[in-house]
Amino acid sequence: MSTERETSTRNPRPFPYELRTFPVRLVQGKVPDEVARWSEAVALGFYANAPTGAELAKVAALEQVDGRMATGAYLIDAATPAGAWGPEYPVATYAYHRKDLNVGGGTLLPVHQITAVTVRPSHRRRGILRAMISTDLAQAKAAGIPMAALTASEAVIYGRFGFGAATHVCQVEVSSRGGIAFHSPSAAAQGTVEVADVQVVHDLHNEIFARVHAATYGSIGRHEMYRLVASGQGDYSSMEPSKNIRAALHYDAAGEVDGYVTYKPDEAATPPTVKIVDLLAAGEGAYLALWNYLGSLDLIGRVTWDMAPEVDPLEWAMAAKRDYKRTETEDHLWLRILDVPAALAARPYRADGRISIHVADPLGHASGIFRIEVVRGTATVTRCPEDGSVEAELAMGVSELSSMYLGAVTARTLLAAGRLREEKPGTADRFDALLALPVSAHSLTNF
Ligand SMILES: CC(=O)SCCNC(=O)CCNC(=O)[C@H](O)C(C)(C)COP(=O)(O)OP(=O)(O)OC[C@H]1O[C@@H](n2cnc3c(N)ncnc32)[C@H](O)[C@@H]1OP(=O)(O)O
Repeated sequence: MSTERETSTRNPRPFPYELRTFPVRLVQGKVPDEVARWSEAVALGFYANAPTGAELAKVAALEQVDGRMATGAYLIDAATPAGAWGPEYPVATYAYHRKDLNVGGGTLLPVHQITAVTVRPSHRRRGILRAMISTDLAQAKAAGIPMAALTASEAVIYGRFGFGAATHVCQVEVSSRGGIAFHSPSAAAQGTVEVADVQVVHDLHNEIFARVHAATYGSIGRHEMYRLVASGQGDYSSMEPSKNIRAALHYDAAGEVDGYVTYKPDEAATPPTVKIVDLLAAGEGAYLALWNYLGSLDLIGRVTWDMAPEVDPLEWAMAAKRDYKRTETEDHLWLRILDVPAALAARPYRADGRISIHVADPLGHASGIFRIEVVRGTATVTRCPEDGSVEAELAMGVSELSSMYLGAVTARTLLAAGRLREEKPGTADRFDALLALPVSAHSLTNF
């Protein structure tokens, strides 16, 4: 059980690596060699094309705006065989930038976003990831950041470092031949939708995302590259604009753009299908109106999206509910509380109450007994002495607390799963009553 988890014993084999951290940026208009080699190592790890020359300079300039910091693990005192990448190439990569997370009640919590984690196949399982993430989380904690986040390539890697799955996204297929019939046609026809150049989406992206982010529980900040990805102007492996992405904008009653969808044909699919690249709806009515537009695409029988929320108003707006098919639900945002009092005090509560919890953290940052007292929806969270004077009523790991933070799972479910322990009967339900919010968290950001 995770509350009994211990820091694993480090492999006694020598660790012939040095971790070096540097900003991703241009120096006198050029990409520094260490950034170029680091990017090539990232591309190796993700089986992607490595951007070079002007493309790499564009990526670095965008990441400079994000304040992205890169870490590489470099071989020290070890020769590399002739012909192989030399020690100036990192054998492992890691990066972070800092944005914020919408934790409800209009609060945006600073968050440390981890990405670009790769370890060269020939250096795997020697503790490099453990060294990089332990060092980095300790530095983020020391810098006063209360929460770390990532999106995981595999679900088995990050729990041991205190991360827990905190939001999910769904892949959906919506049958659209003949249009989507809505229970309330007027609800799906608010404002107007019109076709636009994708460049307009590129230019408006940050403004519209800021509105969506501020209004969406569970939303995490987007990095600068996103406006290019959303508008088909480039991504990490190519800055070549895509020719087959189309855009439609939603205008509110005052004629202001308050949402957009970008989409492209999925050429291999039958029936003829378009795939949503990005959909942001900031204004009331924009979401259904954009789906109404997608449903009206002639010659198209299906629309797919791989970032749909778990609770999707579209499913309930459609007259033929079964024309909305959820084909996959996957964990998306993984959170890792670094500072329990700061994180728990930041989010809103709908019920008042008091509870004491014990949190176990394999890396120590969130360990302890904490008393949570909620009065009129605001929590005061106090670290308690661990001298036996305060008895915790519920014991859990930081991974479990991080999964409950935005409501991805309840304490009752984790109790049934053997992942938390009631020291006092009925406390799991009391904790759930305290944490419950009427909305489901959803993040529209891949990073
Ligand atoms: C946030 C992101 O960027 S997600 C993308 C992650 N990157 C990838 O998936 C790219 C391909 N994979 C890799 O590069 C590597 O295999 C990594 C990064 C996943 C792991 O790196 P390594 O240096 O081999 O991990 P390390 O040796 O530090 O292992 C740390 C622990 O995680 C475990 N672990 C690491 N990878 C895996 C895995 N894929 N499955 C199960 N356990 C794993 C190890 O067993 C070890 O456990 P322990 O310390 O509790 O005994």
